[in-house]
Amino acid sequence: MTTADLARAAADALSERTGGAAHDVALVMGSGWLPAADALGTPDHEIALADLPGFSAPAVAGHGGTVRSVQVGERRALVFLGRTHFYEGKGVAAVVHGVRTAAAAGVRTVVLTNGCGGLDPRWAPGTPVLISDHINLTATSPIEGANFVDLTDLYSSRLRALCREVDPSLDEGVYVQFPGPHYETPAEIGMVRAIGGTLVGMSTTLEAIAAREAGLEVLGLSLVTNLAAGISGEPLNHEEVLEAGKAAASRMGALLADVIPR
Ligand SMILES: Nc1nc2[nH]c(I)nc2c(=O)[nH]1
Repeated sequence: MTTADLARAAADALSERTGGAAHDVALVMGSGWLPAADALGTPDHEIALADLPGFSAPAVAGHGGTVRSVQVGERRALVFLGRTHFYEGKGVAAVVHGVRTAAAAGVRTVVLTNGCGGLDPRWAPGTPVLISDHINLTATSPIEGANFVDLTDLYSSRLRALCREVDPSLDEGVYVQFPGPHYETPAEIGMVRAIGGTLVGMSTTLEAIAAREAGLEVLGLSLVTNLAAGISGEPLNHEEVLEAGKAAASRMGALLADVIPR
């Protein structure tokens, strides 16, 4: 079964479970973003991803692992709680299966959120940053074959302007995806700075490329949950990182609830 066939099968299964509802937008809620999903409203349907073709159970039990169908203003949203990370070793196709399923289900826009490290000391833990562009350091691509997809304006300037209408204080950053699961060394963060990156994470870029290949408009939103390695001089602690994300994510839920219906 090709990746497209699997996405079609998953979209058909979703349609069956949501009464054939037409969805306009998909959101992928990353680490620490689960509380933001609740701000989007009560779902009409919530389906375990493991029940859908091509998806697996969440890497960490209890951390997401479902997809919601929820009405947000005039739009109907597919909200993926959690994602498959590249570092799980399930392959790139598994990492981007959610985005491809959403595209097969007919959505035109995808919002990719993540928790990440920040290189700008002004961005305290809990600061949301719009992704203006990315640097993919995974040395791979979800695209197979001689399909030379253009990635200019990959992170829609139109959607970023819309977000800034809602919250003019939003900064922008260049997101760098490392394979992970280890964090960066201070020397690697020095390299990121030298190549123009300001956010570091372990997700998002491969999903964004697959979204563009599928013709979707992409909005990327990072939640800085820690200062990148070597900036604060403190070691990175994943639990603190998730705590900071949770505290800020409900504010981000309000932003998403304002932007999605537009
Ligand atoms: N690569 C990378 N990923 C992250 N995810 C989170 I939350 N914080 C970080 C970080 O500092 N570096």
